Amino acid sequence: MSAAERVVAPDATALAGVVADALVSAMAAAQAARGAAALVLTGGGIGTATLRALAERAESVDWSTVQLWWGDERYLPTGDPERNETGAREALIDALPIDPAQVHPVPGPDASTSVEEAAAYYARELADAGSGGLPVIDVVLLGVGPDAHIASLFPGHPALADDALAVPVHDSPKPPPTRVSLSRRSITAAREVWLLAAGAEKADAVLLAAGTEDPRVAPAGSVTGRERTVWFLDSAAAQRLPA
Ligand SMILES: O=C(O)[C@H](O)[C@@H](O)[C@H](O)[C@H](O)COP(=O)(O)O
Repeated sequence: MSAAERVVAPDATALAGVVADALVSAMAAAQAARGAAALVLTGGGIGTATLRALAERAESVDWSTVQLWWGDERYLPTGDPERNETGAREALIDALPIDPAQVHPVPGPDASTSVEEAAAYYARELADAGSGGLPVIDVVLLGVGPDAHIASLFPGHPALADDALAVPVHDSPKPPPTRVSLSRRSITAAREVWLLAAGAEKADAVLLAAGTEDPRVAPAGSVTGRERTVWFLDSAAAQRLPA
């Protein structure tokens, strides 16, 4: 449990650069402390812009000991343009000197028989790479939706009650309807949780999440990192927060 910090950048482009700079430092700090770094990626607009900004700084990172995971995935075949993996590969991973074994996509319908099986596989992979049954993650990046969702954990959705490390999600209000998501249990096991929001259309969600820890109301307000929780906002997304 950690009290949330707030970083506000003037606009989305500046925000992506600020988060990318912070990621370069956080990965170096994790590598200095424990010889490795594990980063959980997010889909979405500001999440993908951040990965592009990180690609511009790729030479500042030692990728040989970085593990890349996803906070959620749309249950679509490998290579589908709507998959978060596809966006992350185009924005960042394809340009990196990284061993494919260090990149951990969520299986799609081409690599699993059901979304339940895909989630169970991902949960096992996270546990196997973790310690004491919980994943070892240095930073989880989470884009925040206009309804204060994070990953594929939506307000009031039954998947919120599933305690597995990765959970199947049906009937997502954001298309596509079938997804796999890290659970709150996995997310809150991370050393640092970073929530990203840009644009005026996120201002209500940011205000809502700042005022409640109830995951049924605002999943984004209900997650904290063990050591650090940071809200990275642009000024439009932060506009309704008290100064
Ligand atoms: O699969 C997805 O769509 C995401 O992982 C989702 O959780 C996203 O990060 C938020 O909806 C914010 O997305 P935007 O930044 O595009 O609004």
